Amino acid sequence: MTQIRGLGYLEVQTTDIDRWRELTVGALGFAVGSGPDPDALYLRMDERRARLIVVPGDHDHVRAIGWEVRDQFALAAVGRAVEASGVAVKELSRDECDDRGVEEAIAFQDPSGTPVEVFFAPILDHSPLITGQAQQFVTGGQGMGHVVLPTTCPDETVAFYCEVLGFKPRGAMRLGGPKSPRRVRFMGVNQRHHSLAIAPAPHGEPPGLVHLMVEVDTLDAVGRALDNVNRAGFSLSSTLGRHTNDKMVSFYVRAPGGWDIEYGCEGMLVDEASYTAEEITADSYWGHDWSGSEPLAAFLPRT
Ligand SMILES: Cc1ccc(O)c(O)c1CC[C@@H]1C(=O)CC[C@]2(C)C(=O)CC[C@@H]12
Ligand SMILES: [Fe+2]
Repeated sequence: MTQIRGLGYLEVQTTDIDRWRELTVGALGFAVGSGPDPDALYLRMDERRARLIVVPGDHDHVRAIGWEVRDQFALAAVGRAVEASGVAVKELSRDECDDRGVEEAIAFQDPSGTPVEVFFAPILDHSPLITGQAQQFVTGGQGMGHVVLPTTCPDETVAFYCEVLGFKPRGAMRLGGPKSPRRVRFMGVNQRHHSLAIAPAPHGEPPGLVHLMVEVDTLDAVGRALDNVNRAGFSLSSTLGRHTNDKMVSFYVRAPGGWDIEYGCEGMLVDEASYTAEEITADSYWGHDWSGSEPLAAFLPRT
């Protein structure tokens, strides 16, 4: 039933595209890609034309979270399943597909109101990929990385991703102590431990995102990126640490707009044949000190 193969792309809107460029290209070593909008920032991580698309606008929010399927037949099947669940589905226009660098895509909202897209056939860019730390991003069969989404209706949202879109639960962590019923729930669609997590939050929008995680191939690249973000004056939301569920060593940096980019390495590969869902009782074996974090926009009182 799992038609979705991985996180394909993320498109965000920002009021401060120059600072986004300093963070992503200058500090984290994304490569500059290409696309039709001369004002947008297209960021490459691999042979795709763009994985992260940053568009200038009058407020900061997530415009699209793009999930990839194998082909046009899988896309049609996902569209039918979403419609059968009672959610309206729209086909993206030629221009919208061109902006994202894909052959075809559909768009709909998840129960939390997050703008979701499903696509097939990313357009490739075969020119050499020159990244800032000479690092390689870990993508391929594991997709672009993972996103954590804030929600005021976690049960409904988790059910939608698992029962309609075919995500697999990959464990949980309680928020607010061992007796609390509130949980962050992790879900996967490939060997990456989680491609998606759903976090209960006071409200969902804007900006509509808790964090985006991208993975690189060496600890040295993570360390150099950490030096760069500190040198460039970005706010560290969490120090370096190793997670207990996906074993990733990562830090979190605050992007302009009120969400974080998690930048890590050494994520584990899940063997779906033997995996069973776990409940972790600490987010990390060591590190990940969140005490210096600026509050997440999704967790602030609505003004
Ligand atoms: C616990 C965990 C495991 C693997 C991850 O990739 C990962 O991001 C997390 C942390 C999830 C979560 C978060 O992103 C926002 C701030 C949260 C809610 C905390 O305060 C602890 C767990 C954190
Ligand atoms: Fe994460």
